Amino acid sequence: MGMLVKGRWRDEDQLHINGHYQRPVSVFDGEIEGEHLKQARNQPGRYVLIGSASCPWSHRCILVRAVEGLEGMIPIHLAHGPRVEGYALDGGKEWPIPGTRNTARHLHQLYSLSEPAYTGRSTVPVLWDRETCRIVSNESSQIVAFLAALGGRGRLFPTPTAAAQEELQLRMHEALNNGVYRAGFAESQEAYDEAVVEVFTMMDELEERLGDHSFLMGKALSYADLQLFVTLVRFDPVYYILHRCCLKRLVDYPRLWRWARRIYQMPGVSDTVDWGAICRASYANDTRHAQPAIVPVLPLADWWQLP
Ligand SMILES: N[C@@H](CCC(=O)N[C@@H](CS)C(=O)NCC(=O)O)C(=O)O
Repeated sequence: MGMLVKGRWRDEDQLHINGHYQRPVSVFDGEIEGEHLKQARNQPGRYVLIGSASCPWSHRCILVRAVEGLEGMIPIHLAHGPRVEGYALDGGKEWPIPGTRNTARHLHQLYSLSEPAYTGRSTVPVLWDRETCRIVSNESSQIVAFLAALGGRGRLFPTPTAAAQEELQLRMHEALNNGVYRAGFAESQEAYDEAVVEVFTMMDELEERLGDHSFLMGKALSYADLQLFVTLVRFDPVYYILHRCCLKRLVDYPRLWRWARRIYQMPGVSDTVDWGAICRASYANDTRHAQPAIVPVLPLADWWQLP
């Protein structure tokens, strides 16, 4: 994949320690200051969400934007195209950088524009400020918190269950959302074994949990549901096959499968799921899996079947 070292692109990767995959840490990862919320309300269109339709961390932000109805306030750009120097912004073409007269081909150029001596990976999602021409954040959890606060309804993070929700989100993130990558990108049997056990232990726990809950935190949708959804929607087409998370499929878990369809059928949600982009990115664009760029057929699953 490659990364920036002191603002210059290098093709080498530094993603494994003893065979264990390490997800890149975000550098622009601080809490997004309240001042930005004020500006976002006063100047709709000032902050641009740059994501990728294939990336689950971007998908978290895209879903919160949709559920909170922020389309008029936060424009979105979906980076796409073959990854020559990491993510291409617009299929390899020059893309006009919001707020400047300049253009860029690669996502990493936005990073070095923000921080000329930037060292690190250039990841999506990114929240871009067109006034200061800088990345405000490249950490999905911070962008999600910002978007949810902008929505202002507190619906996705209800106060009474905030601590329990955060605890569940953290565990799901480690074991499942990131667990499927630790399994899929493992470079040793031991690293794979460890990750895949965590993935299915968490799937089993969530299946149980949905026995007496309609949603993960009870009767209403919360952000914990959206965080889980982005992984489960990719589970059978990508993680089951490509990442070797093949003990069971999503459709083998009756409650999780029913719950996933319920979320998919909520207004605005299915529009955020781009099956083609998800499969192309995983099977054809991501060169980490040594295999020919052949995109398999989607598994038979009727996501519109009533839950
Ligand atoms: N901490 C980041 C992680 C995001 C992330 O890992 N994004 C992946 C795409 S799914 C990426 O951009 N990878 C590019 C790379 O590793 O160079 C977040 O949650 O926002």
